[in-house]
Amino acid sequence: MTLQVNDVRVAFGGLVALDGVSLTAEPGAVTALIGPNGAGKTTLFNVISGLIEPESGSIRLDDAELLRRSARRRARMGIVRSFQELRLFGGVSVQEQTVFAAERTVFTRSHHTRVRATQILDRLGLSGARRDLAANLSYGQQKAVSIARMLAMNGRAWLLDEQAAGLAPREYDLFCEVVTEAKERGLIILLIEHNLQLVRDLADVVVFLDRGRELATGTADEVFSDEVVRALYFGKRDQEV
Ligand SMILES: Nc1ncnc2c1ncn2[C@@H]1O[C@H](COP(=O)(O)OP(=O)(O)OP(=O)(O)O)[C@@H](O)[C@H]1O
Repeated sequence: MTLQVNDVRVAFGGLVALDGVSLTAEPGAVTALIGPNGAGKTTLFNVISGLIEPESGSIRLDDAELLRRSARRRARMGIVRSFQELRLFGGVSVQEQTVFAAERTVFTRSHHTRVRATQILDRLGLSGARRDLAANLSYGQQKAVSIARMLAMNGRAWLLDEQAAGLAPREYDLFCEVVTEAKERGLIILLIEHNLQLVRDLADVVVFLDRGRELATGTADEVFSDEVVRALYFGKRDQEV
């Protein structure tokens, strides 16, 4: 099972946000998308998850073409994502929204779903906050709820949009552990990250985007030492990572 993005083009009026982007994300691997602001990273997640239809190209999960299927249908096929702005239900308890996430995807309403939600919340250190409303949690806890919802949806591919940003050290370590566990279970993991240390620690493959184009793909070492990437992304700072 692979996720294949092939020659995807998206334009917003005159602005070409994705200009023929292709990439392959393998199961059991973390693929990191990096690039300057406005490179098209979130737009690519929106295309994969079904919030934007591209002008051309294809997105395949194994043999299935995802384009022209609804976002909900894609979620049921196993594409689950987080949002930079999280999009939790602020007025719903942590436990309930984890259960809802499972029910929305797998359409079961069972004791098993509740037990599974409890296990997931334990894993994410949220058991003490089970009955709290998401709106009352700390930022780091809200991010953990967003991951809990993704785990509950039991997907095959995760799209993580800057999930590690703003986490305290313990929350950050837990995030890395949960992503590594998901990778070991054979999930496809795509993540957008500006934290290049995290990219170095977690990513098996790094894809560098700039102004809608894929300019480099390889290991973190390969991409971070690429001359074009250094010139466009690290600039004169010559940042060491
Ligand atoms: N709905 C939209 N309408 C018009 N322009 C858009 C829309 N969404 C994104 N863009 C533009 O498309 C380009 C790519 O944006 P995108 O959010 O995908 O970049 P990004 O790489 O995710 O950036 P960041 O790292 O800042 O999140 C930007 O120039 C952005 O302003």
